[in-house]
Amino acid sequence: MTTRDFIQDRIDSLENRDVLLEIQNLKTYYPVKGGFFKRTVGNVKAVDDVSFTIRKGETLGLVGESGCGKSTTGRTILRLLKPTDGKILFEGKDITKLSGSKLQRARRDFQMVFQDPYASLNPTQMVGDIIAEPILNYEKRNKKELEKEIKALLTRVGLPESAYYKYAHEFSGGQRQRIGIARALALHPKLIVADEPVSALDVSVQSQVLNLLKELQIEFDLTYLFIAHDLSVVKHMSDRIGVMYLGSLVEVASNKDLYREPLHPYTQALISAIPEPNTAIRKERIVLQGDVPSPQNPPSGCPFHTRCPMAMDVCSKEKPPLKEVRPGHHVACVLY
Ligand SMILES: Nc1ncnc2c1ncn2[C@@H]1O[C@H](COP(=O)(O)OP(=O)(O)OP(=O)(O)O)[C@@H](O)[C@H]1O
Repeated sequence: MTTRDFIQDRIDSLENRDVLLEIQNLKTYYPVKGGFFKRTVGNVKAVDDVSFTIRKGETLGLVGESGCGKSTTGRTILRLLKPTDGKILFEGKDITKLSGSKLQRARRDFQMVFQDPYASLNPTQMVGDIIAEPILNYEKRNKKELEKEIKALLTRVGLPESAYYKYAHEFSGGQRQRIGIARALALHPKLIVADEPVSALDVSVQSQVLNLLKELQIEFDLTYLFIAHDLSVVKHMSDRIGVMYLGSLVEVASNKDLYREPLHPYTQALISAIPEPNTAIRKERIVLQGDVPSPQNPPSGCPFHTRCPMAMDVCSKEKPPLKEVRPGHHVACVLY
């Protein structure tokens, strides 16, 4: 089977699968406190009306510049943050307002892989105990059986069984991320939010960790929300990609369509900035003017209009909705 056939096969099989996660009009605002009484004087609109779905077994990449709201989206979906508004449906069930033991039960199915594996691993615990912790939060287990299971998990992520008895500081960055992945897998979750999982690693080990995540996805039928600012990393990993700008999704398309024919001027600018080794197809680089506005005081209308090379009068008046302009290709721009 050629790579192209493999990709087409994957697209066809994913299209027939159920939706695992549906996000409807999600908003997450951080209150800004000020004055002597520390009252709320404003909000950072980190996620401002975002909607998307992810099918079982699929990887949705979320890309955009630093501060556009990617991590806040991921953390809100995992209910590590409380959404300000909107809905999160997991396997059709509304988990937006779950709390206490109901939220704890639901959380079993979704896990996070963090950017900085070292900061997320307890330095005083043995690796075996770090991985056992999420399991023991949910189940009483026989110690010997659990140890066997964790050693099998360590081997599966490419670490020796002896890693069980060591501490996080004894490992390299790539190995620590493998420990973080083993911990995320320990409860056999359905959804993994991977937030910049390789951006702290040396380039030489990035692709090993990315390939491991891909293999594990097929083996354990995992669904990924894959967050990154690096477009080539997202391209390598994702079936579909969502492009975020200032708290909003401006374009969502299949991997192939997004890179072959980006529609939103912001996506076009991002893609034009990717270094292209093949000079024959080098595209003209679109340079954006000015800085990203503050999410505390976003511009009216289209959030991108202040930097858009194609902005028109109407763009400052109305925020264009994300709409499907070609099969499976959604864009929020008045040009379409
Ligand atoms: N705890 C917080 N309190 C107030 N503002 C916050 C908080 N966390 C994030 N923000 C702000 O919310 C906005 C979105 O941040 P977020 O981390 O979600 O973006 P991001 O796209 O993941 O960026 P990065 O890649 O740098 O992590 C930014 O303006 C950020 O400064």
